[in-house]
Amino acid sequence: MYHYVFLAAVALLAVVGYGVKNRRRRSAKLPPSPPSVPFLGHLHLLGPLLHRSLHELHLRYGTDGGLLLLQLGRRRTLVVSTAAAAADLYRNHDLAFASRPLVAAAHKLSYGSKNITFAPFGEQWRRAKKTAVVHALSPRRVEAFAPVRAAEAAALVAATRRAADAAADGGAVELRDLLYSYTNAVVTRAATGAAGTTAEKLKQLLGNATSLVAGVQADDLLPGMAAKAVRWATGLEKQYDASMEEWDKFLSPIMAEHAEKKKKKREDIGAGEEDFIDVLLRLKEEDTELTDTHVKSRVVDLIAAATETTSVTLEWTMAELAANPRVMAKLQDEIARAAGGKPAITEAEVGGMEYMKAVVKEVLRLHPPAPILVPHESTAAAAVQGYEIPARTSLFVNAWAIGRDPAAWGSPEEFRPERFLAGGPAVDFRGNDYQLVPFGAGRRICPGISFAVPVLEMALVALLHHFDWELPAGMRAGELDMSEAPGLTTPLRVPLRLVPKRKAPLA
Ligand code: HEM
Repeated sequence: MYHYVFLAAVALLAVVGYGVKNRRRRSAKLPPSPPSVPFLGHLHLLGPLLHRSLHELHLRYGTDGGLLLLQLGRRRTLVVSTAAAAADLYRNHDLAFASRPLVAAAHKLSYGSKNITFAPFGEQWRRAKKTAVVHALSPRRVEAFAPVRAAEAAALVAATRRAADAAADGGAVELRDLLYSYTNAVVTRAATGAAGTTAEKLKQLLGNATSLVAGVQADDLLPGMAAKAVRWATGLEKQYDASMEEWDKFLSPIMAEHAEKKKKKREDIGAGEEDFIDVLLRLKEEDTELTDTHVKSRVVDLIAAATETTSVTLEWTMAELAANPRVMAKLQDEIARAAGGKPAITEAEVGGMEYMKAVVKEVLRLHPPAPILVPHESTAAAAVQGYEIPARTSLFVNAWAIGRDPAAWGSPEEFRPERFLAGGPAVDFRGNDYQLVPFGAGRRICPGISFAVPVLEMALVALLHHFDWELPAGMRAGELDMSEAPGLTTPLRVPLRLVPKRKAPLA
């Protein structure tokens, strides 16, 4: 009972505070905004697929300048929905918007924001990101993981064959688990050196963390102490602690093994053999401010940021290919030409496949796995597209809506990889072309692009080189369910089932 009285008092304060803030806001030229209600602001206007709700609100209220200002509980939030607005934001105001809003769940589950993804903008984030870019995810290290990718792509093909042989339903195989196991194996081998045995445990750990971070949080609605009281009363704080204990149990023996290995081998570990933990432990020796907690936090960060984004993208790619047999045939043709009858294709050959690269771009345009990126927060006032945006405003960049912006893309809803080959200036997703931002852009851009791309490409090429893919019996291409499920990443709502047919000479 006490909690309810306390909550009601806090809610009242929040409403009064909100009204005062609203009155103050009216003097500046703010972006358009739908009508709001007290306390919730615009939260009640959002459905489970946030990127779609935000797109609908943009079409209804925010087409002028591509910006919308929402009040999501306590958080004033700027939504960017067009390529032109994204260009202004990233070119002129990236620094102002380079921080992250503090969300208790994310803070707690990242060992106090000691990772890269949830760290506020500042020296600690800068150093952590530099370490990732220069050491853990450098081109040299990505190159050194090539044998891991090749071995795991071969394992994916073998697992697909086994699944097809065991399948009853006309040979239809559910791809989701196969693809997750593949990306999980590549990422954990790169991060921890552990081969293959951790997939189930990690899936469970990541699943727990995701369910705790997703959705509206108490601190979206209530100020610090009141939000904490709600988390405590609802048992959430305990769940955070339990989740962190589980992560610790998982990571501590792996860390201890690495420290032992390091002691034995000292300087003998070559760059090719170093996983992310080796790299971070080596850097820890040189940097007294780096603790074991930092190392754990960053390893979890890299694994969490890499695994589901990559496997969700692979599932969407297979779905779009199955729904577009013309594109599937054209891509298989390119792969067959590059293979020249050989059973295995090298990464160098994969790297030269232009149509395949266009397919991946087209998938990421239509299905960015993190459709509104990761929320940013501004640390200074900024004038974006002629509107005044106060400091401490959260930011959602709707990469999903930007990929469908009719001012930037012809026939935006059509799956047509050729749009990336059509002779004009090449559009890429590395942060310079603001109409295609599945990895973000600017200071907070994903540091894992060069790691993710060959992981995606190797699996895709292997699956299309070794199998022809058919829809389950009786289904036509137009009947595939392409709807999305909500979450931190946005997978297909219904897991994709396809029939893999072994290609004769290679099987
Ligand atoms: C298809 C695969 C991937 C996609 C689509 C993707 C997308 C993203 C997006 C949208 C962000 C947020 C950008 C922003 O805040 O503006 C991000 C951040 C991040 N990603 Fe990725 N990512 C992928 C793979 C990876 C991989 C493989 C790694 C590491 C091995 C990685 C590590 C990170 C990290 C550490 C951040 C935080 C960066 C920061 O806050 O400064 N990601 N990624």
